[in-house]
Amino acid sequence: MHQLHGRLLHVVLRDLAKTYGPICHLKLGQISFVSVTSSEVAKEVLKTQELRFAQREKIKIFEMTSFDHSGMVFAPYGESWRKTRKICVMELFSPDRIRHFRSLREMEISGLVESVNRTAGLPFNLSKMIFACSNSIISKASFGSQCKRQEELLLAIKEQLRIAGQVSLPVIFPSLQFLYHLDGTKSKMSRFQTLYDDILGSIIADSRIRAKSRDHSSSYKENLADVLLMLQESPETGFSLRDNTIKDIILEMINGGTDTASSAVEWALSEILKNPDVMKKAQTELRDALKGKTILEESDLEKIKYLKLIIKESFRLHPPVSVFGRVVREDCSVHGYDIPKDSLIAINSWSLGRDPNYWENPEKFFPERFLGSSIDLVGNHFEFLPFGSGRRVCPGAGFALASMELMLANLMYYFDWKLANGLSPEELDMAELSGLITKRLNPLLVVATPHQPTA
Ligand code: HEM
Repeated sequence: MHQLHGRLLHVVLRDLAKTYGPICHLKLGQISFVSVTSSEVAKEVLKTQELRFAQREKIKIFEMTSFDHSGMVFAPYGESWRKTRKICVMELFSPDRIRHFRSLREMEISGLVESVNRTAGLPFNLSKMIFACSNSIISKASFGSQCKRQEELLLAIKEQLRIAGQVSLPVIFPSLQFLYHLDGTKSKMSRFQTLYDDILGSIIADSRIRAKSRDHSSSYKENLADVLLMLQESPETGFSLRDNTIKDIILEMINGGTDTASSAVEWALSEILKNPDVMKKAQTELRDALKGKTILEESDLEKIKYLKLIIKESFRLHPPVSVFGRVVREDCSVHGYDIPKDSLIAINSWSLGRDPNYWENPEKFFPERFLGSSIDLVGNHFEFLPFGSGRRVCPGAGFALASMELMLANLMYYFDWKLANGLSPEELDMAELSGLITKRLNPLLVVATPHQPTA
């Protein structure tokens, strides 16, 4: 426990693995905790014995604001999880739905370009702008633009994510839950739940009014809230979608998509700024291929290859979810070690991506390493797991990647970049902030110079 104090979990677990091996059992307070740091053990957990590990740990801080204890992220593996996941995969994350949100992404990202233009060559906080743009895309896809208190909602969600990422006493001693009452966490979460209830309640009410005013034969599916309300009315849905279930699902989508997607863009830009040759190559490819275009559209990116390699390489060094957790559903044995039921299994995606056993010169940012490689982003290679793997793999990967590519392409195409305050690329710090999502500790402060597209 003392080793965790003030240190990053993924680094502590990687260091322990150097002494104790790729599977390591720790007793963290009352929790049986198993750390996994090799691709062979990860494959056994996520593929060979997948069903035994297809459950996620419940996080008390999220349970406190749940309306129905429904949803997908923390649902036990079973029928209810399967049905909710099927709805989300079909209605929010299918290739068709991802295409449907194309104009939303293009609009929000052109707003980002305008904001950068307005900085007029002065230093500014790029991290803040990326977070605002990314969060706007995910919240508008979830419930449209009718939310008047969006800022308040996102602040509460960010604070909740921050608290949920802390390894505090009641986390490792579940019998000490009363500490949440004493330190004010419980009352803070109650306030957040009231806020979520007000905001999501009025989003659902508005969406219902808009649905009533439309022709009944039309299937209007502008955003996730519209879709869920339509399914609520449909006899074919096959399970009960109460308003509270809908609130839980929407909240989970915003939780899952807030911070993850934006920190992925932030890390990729940090590496681009730190590696001027990579920036030059990315800009040359974009500017040559899209010669003279004044408005970038998503379809333009089909021919762009190098940016995709940059994205993969950035996920290798900086997976936003550095460590993801599963819970074992029955006593079993992995890699020759007995693991008791209910143990928490932590897969260290960060250390896998930097392991010299799998990667040559692992600390070097070298996008070309993925050229011609079959290694994908969705968990078929167990040394590279930015979105997890198997039945519980991140369903939002396609959605996040579409925004990420378009955002990076726009920023590289329209602007030349340097670090603020005369900092050289080598001086840019890459320190990480500990939490559920691994973000930059310090914001990216930059100066942008507009580049005129020439035909
Ligand atoms: C760069 C962006 C993202 C990263 C790196 C990321 C990463 C992850 C990881 C590592 C997991 C655990 C997978 C496993 O256990 O195998 C996960 C699960 C999940 N993610 Fe993402 N995610 C991202 C974006 C999103 C977005 C945009 C959404 C929703 C809009 C989302 C929704 C979810 C949900 C609902 C789950 C739980 C799935 C389940 O348990 O069935 N994620 N994500």
